[in-house]
Amino acid sequence: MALQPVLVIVLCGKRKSGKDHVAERLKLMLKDVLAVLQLSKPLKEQYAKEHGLDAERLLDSSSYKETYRRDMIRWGEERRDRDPAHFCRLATAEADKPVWLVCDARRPTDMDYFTSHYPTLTVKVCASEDVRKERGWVWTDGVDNAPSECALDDYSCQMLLSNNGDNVMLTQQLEQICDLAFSKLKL
Ligand SMILES: Nc1ncnc2c1ncn2[C@@H]1O[C@H](COP(=O)(O)OP(=O)(O)OP(=O)(O)O)[C@@H](O)[C@H]1O
Ligand SMILES: C[C@@](O)(CCOP(=O)(O)O)CC(=O)O
Repeated sequence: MALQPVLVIVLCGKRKSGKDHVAERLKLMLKDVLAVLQLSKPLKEQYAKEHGLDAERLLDSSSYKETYRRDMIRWGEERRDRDPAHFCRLATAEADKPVWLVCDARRPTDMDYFTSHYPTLTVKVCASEDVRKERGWVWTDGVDNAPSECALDDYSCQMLLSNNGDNVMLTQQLEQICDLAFSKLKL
């Protein structure tokens, strides 16, 4: 049974904007109070099971997952159409820390789930196309123009986090998030 969180930090952002990097940095700063959760984890596990694939390899950052990305997106869309909260519930079921970081929100229904159930800070991780390209992003039809990449384009997050390579600026923004988390923990 999951512990009721004092704060859920929900990250969204384009591919290679740096969501995982931000999550790793926050994990170092918030240490034992933070549970890092991925909505794509139960999605990939279930997809792998139904399709006879290796879930671990879908979860790492190798090119293996890219082979299946388009079909995983389609498969995930079908599931979410039937039950928009399905992967949100699964991803948080075992969370046992007081602060949660959901590092891959992709749709307004993901945001709605967390903002309606918990105290939430929604954060859009932003990086320019040039910077994302330097990090290996290549525009892909069926991926970069699909809802899983674009559905939150017009969604207003509470914080826009700039991650264009300026480490001092990134650290300041991460400290703001940590300050909020620590203030909630003290209440
Ligand atoms: N501020 C940063 N400083 C140094 N490296 C960074 C920074 N932000 C991102 N990176 C690097 O850029 C690459 C892409 O970042 P990351 O995997 O965090 O993006 P993402 O948004 O999670 O991508 P995807 O949605 O495709 O999984 C990684 O190799 C990561 O280490
Ligand atoms: C299938 C999907 O979960 C892949 C996410 O992969 P990743 O976060 O880029 O490792 C995207 C989606 O939810 O539509």
